[in-house]
Amino acid sequence: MDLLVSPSAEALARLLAPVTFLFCCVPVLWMVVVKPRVKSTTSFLSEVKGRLKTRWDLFTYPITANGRIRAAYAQMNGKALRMHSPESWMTLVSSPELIKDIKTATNDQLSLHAAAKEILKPGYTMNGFNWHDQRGIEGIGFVRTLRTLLTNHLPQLTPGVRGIIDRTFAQEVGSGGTVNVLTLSKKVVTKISAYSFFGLDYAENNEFIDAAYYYNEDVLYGSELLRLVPGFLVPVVGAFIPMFLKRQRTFFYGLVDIIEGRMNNPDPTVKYNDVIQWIIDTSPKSNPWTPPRMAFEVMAIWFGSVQGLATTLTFAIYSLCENPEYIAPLREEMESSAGGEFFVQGEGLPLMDSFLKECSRWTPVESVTARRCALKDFIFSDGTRVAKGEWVGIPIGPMLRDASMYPQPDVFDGFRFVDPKILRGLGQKSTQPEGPSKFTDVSETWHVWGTGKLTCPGRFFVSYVMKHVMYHILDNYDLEMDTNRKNTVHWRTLTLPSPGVKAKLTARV
Ligand code: HEM
Repeated sequence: MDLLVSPSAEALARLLAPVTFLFCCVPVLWMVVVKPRVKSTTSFLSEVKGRLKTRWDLFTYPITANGRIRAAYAQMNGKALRMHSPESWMTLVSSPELIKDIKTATNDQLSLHAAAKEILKPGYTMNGFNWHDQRGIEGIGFVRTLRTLLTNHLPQLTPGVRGIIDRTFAQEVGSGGTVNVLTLSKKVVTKISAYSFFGLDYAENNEFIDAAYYYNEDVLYGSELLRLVPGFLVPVVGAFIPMFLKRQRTFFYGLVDIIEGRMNNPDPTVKYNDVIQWIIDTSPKSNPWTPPRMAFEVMAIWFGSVQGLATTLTFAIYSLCENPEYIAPLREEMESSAGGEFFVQGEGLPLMDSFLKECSRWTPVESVTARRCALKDFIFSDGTRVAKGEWVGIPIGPMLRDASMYPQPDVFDGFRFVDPKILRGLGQKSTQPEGPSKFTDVSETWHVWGTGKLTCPGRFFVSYVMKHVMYHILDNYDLEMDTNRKNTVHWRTLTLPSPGVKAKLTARV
């Protein structure tokens, strides 16, 4: 019996030797190497728990970010607060003093471009376009293009814009029906933007418009995909993304064609007044850009333009459906002399202006603005330190619902920004402590357009387009929501229209 057992016991002992060794060594290693680093088992466990919680928070961030920004703001009381986001730690600030620090920071301290690059990953999602981290290195001709040249040109665009709106609504809504509001807004905004960017010929060119329309979405989906895959896989997955960007290439080469055509064969009898021409005209003279570089510049502006405007317009249409008591006074204003003045000057309609501003307060697309990446260590005036590579931001979403800035913040008050003298008490539930203001104003309490020297140069175009589309709707249709569910969803720090939300438009008799 023994003889039979002995060899297998020996084999077993040989097998168990390494295991026994490990069993003996692990506690020794634990005592020598690990234990001195962790004060006690409890603190070790709480460290592990903390790390797991951070991982979980980052994993759920896309759907919890909005609520977490709100919760953070509720704790801030004017102080800075550092929170984790998937891209980086982010220090949120809301007091005028700390916001001023962001405003006065130099371009080599805090960078919007570096933060945008991290989010959009343009090297993979935008045909390899990799802009500089520091704003202004290649000039800021786009600011003059949009803020001055486009804004001044708006009144001349009016007949063309009205034609586009008429045709788009005739095709999509006709004499009435149920429509997906986001789809409708995107169509009309893309066409109006194409008209002001490239001229009327291109606004009617279906292949080009289609490519321009989907280019934005392709960038967003591509960058979202890259944010979901683990960091080490980004270059691998990123290398495949360009294969799916056919529409982006159509848009890019279409733009290069237009630019080359205008630069190589200038026609002295034709004067172009559109964004693409102003980008050509304001591009750096000392180190001239190639047509593809100019095309990238146009694509970058186009990207910032269409998506935000279409979404904001969608929310304004929802708000009009949900607050029908504003329809009559808005129509009354349109039928007054203010309506005619708006058509001539491209701005005005103070009641509509305030209504649109309230829609933006009610449903802001972004809940964090002035997002910047620190290009070097940055110290706020209260001593809060932001390490190089970390981000800062302003929690604009919850600030727009703060009673200290907006009386009765949870009441939709479409005329809260109007001068009471114009309104003569009509339907105004509250007035703003700082006095009347315009949709396009930038102020201490209104950071929707950014802050300091970096504000949205396209905001006058936004106001103009939204007013024209709302004018058309109010003039031609009665409207109500067709979908009896929540209109919006939160994704990361964005608020977006829920898929499939529809409104019923009925032609006015
Ligand atoms: C409702 C729609 C829009 C909103 C809410 C919006 C908001 C903003 C904000 C907040 C910034 C500053 C970014 C920051 O500081 O983090 C900005 C910058 C910018 N926006 Fe807009 N924007 C809108 C539409 C547009 C449109 C239609 C255009 C073009 C026609 C445009 C062009 C730009 C450009 C070029 C910048 C960069 C400015 C610079 O670097 O100086 N935006 N926008």
